[in-house]
Amino acid sequence: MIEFKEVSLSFDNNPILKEINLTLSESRIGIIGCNGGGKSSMIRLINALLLPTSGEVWVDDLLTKKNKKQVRQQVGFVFQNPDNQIVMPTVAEDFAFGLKNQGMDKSTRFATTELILKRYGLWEFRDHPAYLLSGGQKQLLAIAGVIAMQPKYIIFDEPTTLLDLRNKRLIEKTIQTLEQSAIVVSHDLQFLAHFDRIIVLDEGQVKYDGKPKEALAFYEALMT
Ligand SMILES: Nc1ncnc2c1ncn2[C@@H]1O[C@H](COP(=O)(O)OP(=O)(O)OP(=O)(O)O)[C@@H](O)[C@H]1O
Repeated sequence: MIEFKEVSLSFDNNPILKEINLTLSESRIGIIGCNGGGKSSMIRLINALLLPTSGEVWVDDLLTKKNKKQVRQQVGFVFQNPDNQIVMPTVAEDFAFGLKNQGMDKSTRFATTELILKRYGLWEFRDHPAYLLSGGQKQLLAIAGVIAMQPKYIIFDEPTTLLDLRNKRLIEKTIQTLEQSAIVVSHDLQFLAHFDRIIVLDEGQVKYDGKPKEALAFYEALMT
């Protein structure tokens, strides 16, 4: 369970999030809202990429400001821009980087790399420089790498914006069938329509929090 307790966040005294109180326990939670409304900032608080200016963020019994490392083991993060996530020269090395850090032995690592890169259509590119992949392929690589590390929660920041329709469907299906709880920032109303809960964030505040049908109608009205 993830909890926001009276969480506020400011950059240079500029309030971005204002006294957010949330308990997140559903399996699929979508976050939607206007550009600049604070969505990316909010999800970055969950894996301690950002810390609150005031208030507390908890991941189970871990307080983010005191347990950054453990929190990041529990919470995987897929960035909007996959270039932020490429750390190794080749596709296979980049994929296996997190597994190596987790201490997985070489033969299991090789087997896992083959299995998952094949699943995502990336196996034929295993020895290619990761930075030369297309935007969509980089996004697939980033998502595959985080999923392979099996964190308890996975946060996705607009995961399908760079993808063509086939890959978009692949990623949407992957997110829908994850064992882990997923929190997804997206502007794709159709995708979020199947989620358990939608939070509408605007001007740093939760403006609606509920089932997709009502939340998405609220969001559409907010945008007109
Ligand atoms: N590191 C930072 N320093 C200063 N201001 C920041 C920083 N990060 C975000 N902001 C500001 O915080 C506000 C909220 O940004 P955020 O990225 O959280 O919004 P968002 O809802 O995810 O937007 P979008 O839908 O456009 O991605 C914006 O005005 C942004 O300029």
